[in-house]
Amino acid sequence: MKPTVFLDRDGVLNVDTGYIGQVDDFVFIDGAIEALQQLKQAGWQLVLVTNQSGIARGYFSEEQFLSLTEWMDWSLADRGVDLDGIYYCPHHPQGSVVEFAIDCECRKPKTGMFEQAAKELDIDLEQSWMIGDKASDIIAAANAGIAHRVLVKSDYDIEDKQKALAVTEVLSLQEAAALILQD
Ligand SMILES: O=P(O)(O)OC[C@@H](O)[C@H]1O[C@@H](OP(=O)(O)O)[C@@H](O)[C@@H](O)[C@@H]1O
Ligand SMILES: [Mg+2]
Ligand SMILES: [Zn+2]
Repeated sequence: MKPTVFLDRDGVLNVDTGYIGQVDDFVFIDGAIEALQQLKQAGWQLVLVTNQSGIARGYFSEEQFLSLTEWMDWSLADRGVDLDGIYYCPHHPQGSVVEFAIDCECRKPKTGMFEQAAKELDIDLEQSWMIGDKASDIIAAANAGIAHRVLVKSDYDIEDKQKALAVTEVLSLQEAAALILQD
């Protein structure tokens, strides 16, 4: 079983300006790619888990999301970062696109994406880390049995009780990677 670093996308890898569905709006956060390079070089498996309710809300299509994802994946691979898995939730219970307007099991804080990844990629969840910027990231990881949970500071409101589920709060993915590498 492999220990893994689970990564949230918006607000951790790229600037979260809200429901990003195209390449023109996708901006990598300074230092994020370098942080992934360090983790990869140290042998960590990297898996992205992202809520993309913009699909259910009709802000962008699943095809648009997939083409942005392909671009992102190649941009990272070009810099020596091969992601080992990308999992996304296109759903939202109040979505306007009927096909995706469901109360699913994969939207964080639910654990569906983590469980699917664990099964498909033979992941040791207890030895794994989650890096996210919302309470839902940290709650999902806690419920999935991921021992190490790091909150990246953002403008989102997070209650103290939820913050307490994280081992620590950092300012960036770079800081989170440093923490993981010194563990
Ligand atoms: O951070 P990850 O999981 O990678 O992706 C989050 C995004 O899908 C979007 O999630 C939305 O939340 P709701 O899905 O509307 O609750 C909003 O916060 C958007 O600003 C944000 O871009
Ligand atoms: Mg996020
Ligand atoms: Zn879902």
